Amino acid sequence: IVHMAQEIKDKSEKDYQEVYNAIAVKLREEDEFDGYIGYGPVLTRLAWHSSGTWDKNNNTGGSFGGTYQFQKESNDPSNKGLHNGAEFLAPIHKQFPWLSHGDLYTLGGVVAIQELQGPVIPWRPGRVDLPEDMTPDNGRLPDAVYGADYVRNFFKRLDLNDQEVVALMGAHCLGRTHLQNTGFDGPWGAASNTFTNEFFLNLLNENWKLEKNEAKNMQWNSPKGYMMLPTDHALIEDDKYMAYVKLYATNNDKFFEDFAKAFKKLLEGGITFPQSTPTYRFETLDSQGL
Ligand code: HEM
Ligand SMILES: CCN(CC)c1nc(N)c2ccccc2n1
Repeated sequence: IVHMAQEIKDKSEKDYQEVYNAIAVKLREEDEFDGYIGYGPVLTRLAWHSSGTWDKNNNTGGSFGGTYQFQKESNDPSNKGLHNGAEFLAPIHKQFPWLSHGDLYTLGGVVAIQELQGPVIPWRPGRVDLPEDMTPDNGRLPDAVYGADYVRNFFKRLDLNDQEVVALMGAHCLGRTHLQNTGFDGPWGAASNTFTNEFFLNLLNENWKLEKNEAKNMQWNSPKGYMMLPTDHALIEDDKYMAYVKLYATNNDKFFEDFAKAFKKLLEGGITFPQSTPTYRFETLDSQGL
């Protein structure tokens, strides 16, 4: 299967910046969601989950077709809680009906990262909605209970290497786990809605203890109230991953640079873009003085 992005001839950078700004203003205004964490983290996870169904071996799934809009995908147990992100974006789709669902879900993640003071994520439009029968089966997203070998093997399907995997996992600086969504809990106290390299600093500096949580799942907890999923902790159990954890803990610019590249690659997996498709680097609200 080839997913050729369509050339959007009648929309300019200004049109897409207008969509960016509509999402960003709504994000700024609706700050009370999830105990004042806001919608940034769940929008980031929605962009990742709508892209993370891709299988490079047969080019099925991925962000192109916007199939998260169909219940077969949105009801995947792996997607519990993400309806909050989809409901947040629904009015944006009404306001800009010319934007495909695939472009909407991925753009939501770009706005979230940039408005939470993360790096600029270059983004290309042209995803085309596919019919419901093209929705990938459930079970393509990763479980949190396994170790480094599982993580490495899982991300091979998405064509992502060790460095890209560690950079991407840095997005766990945002938001939190919710017991009723995934059976994991925490961090306790202030979850974060600012994009930083804190995840890597915590991995290296905290005193981790493996404990069974209230849902009978094992997770790593620290006396300061932080937590790590088993797949998070795996990054300091494996020498190759550990090297990148140390790099990103000590070099925030490098983390931002590598995250931006890897997140773009994740959001574009399986898509062939025409040479004429522009790459947009959006301005944040702050940089526009808005
Ligand atoms: C081995 C790979 C991964 C596993 C097993 C995993 C697992 C999880 C789990 C269990 C949660 C808690 C969800 C909830 O309870 O509401 C979560 C949240 C989150 N994940 Fe991941 N994740 C992975 C990779 C990623 C990647 C690659 C990104 C983005 C680049 C990402 C971004 C997020 C964000 C932003 C949240 C917070 C969502 C919120 O606060 O509602 N994760 N992840
Ligand atoms: C870096 C500590 N935080 C946020 C304050 C954190 N840590 C995590 N390990 C984590 C894992 C999945 C989802 C969100 C997460 N958030």
